[in-house]
Amino acid sequence: MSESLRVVIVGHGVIGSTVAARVATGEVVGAELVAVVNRSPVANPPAQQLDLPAALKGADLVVECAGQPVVHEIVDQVVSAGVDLLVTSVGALLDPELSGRLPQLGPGRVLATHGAVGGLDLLAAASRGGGFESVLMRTTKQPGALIRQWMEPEQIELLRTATEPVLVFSGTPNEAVALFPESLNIVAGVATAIGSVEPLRVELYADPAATMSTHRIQARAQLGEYLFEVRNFPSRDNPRSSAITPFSVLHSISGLTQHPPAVL
Ligand SMILES: NC(=O)C1=CN([C@@H]2O[C@H](COP(=O)(O)OP(=O)(O)OC[C@H]3O[C@@H](n4cnc5c(N)ncnc54)[C@H](O)[C@@H]3O)[C@@H](O)[C@H]2O)C=CC1
Ligand SMILES: O=C([O-])CC(=O)C(=O)O
Repeated sequence: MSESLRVVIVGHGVIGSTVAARVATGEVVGAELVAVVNRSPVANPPAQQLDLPAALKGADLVVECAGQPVVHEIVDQVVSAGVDLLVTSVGALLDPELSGRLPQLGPGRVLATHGAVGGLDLLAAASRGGGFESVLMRTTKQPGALIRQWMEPEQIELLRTATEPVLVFSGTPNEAVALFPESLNIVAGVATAIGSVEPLRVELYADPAATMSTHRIQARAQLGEYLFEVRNFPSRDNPRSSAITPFSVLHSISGLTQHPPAVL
């Protein structure tokens, strides 16, 4: 690896453009932006816009900010080139085909950002110390951010006209990330931290009064009980995503430099 971490951002949308701009201006000590990769041309990119094969030649780290399907598209190409892949669309890592292959992939590493939630360090520690009896993750967002094409017209109408909180989904982590690929990647972050999908159940609520996106993680472990409630403002440009997310990705990049944050 060269002295500074050479970063390529894949996906120059709401999250990727903020991450790219801030890495380009040197905000992450020890990291430099060498290229952006995007499906369509980027006006005034903060570094050269390349296709992925060209970008990989000068990269130490690829940061995916493009959606779950793109993780599947690029993961083999990136890690087989010896480049690490930091995933924002973490839900892709729960896909049965990919999750089964993850331990064999390399020599580059597949890493996940904590994204719009926190507390994963403590959950990972509790997982080492005996594991979990149960983990319930309850997310609440604005109804408009949760409408999906696969929904029945009646469900869409219910979301459009709701006057009080509505339970939109209750189920397993795998179902959650497949049905809400742009809203519940955080579930995969929690599953990765606790090392299993088994104890984890997910509930998703639409609340017309919600001005913030709430993620509540309630875990009962052998070593203790943990309750984290995160209340994020939604991104102005994409109300599905929390505005904190690009800054979480920047924090994750920072942890991979030779000048990582002091709290481990
Ligand atoms: N882990 C977490 O907490 C969170 C994760 N996310 C994930 O981040 C993803 C990105 O979110 P946004 O930036 O808000 O979406 P966005 O729609 O604004 O940006 C996506 C960008 O990816 C580009 N893109 C699509 N396919 C591509 C391809 N094959 N190659 C290169 N570029 C491609 C698009 O042109 C677009 O510029 C979401 O889809 C979601 O999966 C979002 C919020 C929180
Ligand atoms: O930003 C959030 O609140 C969570 C999110 O969209 C995701 O995990 O995909």
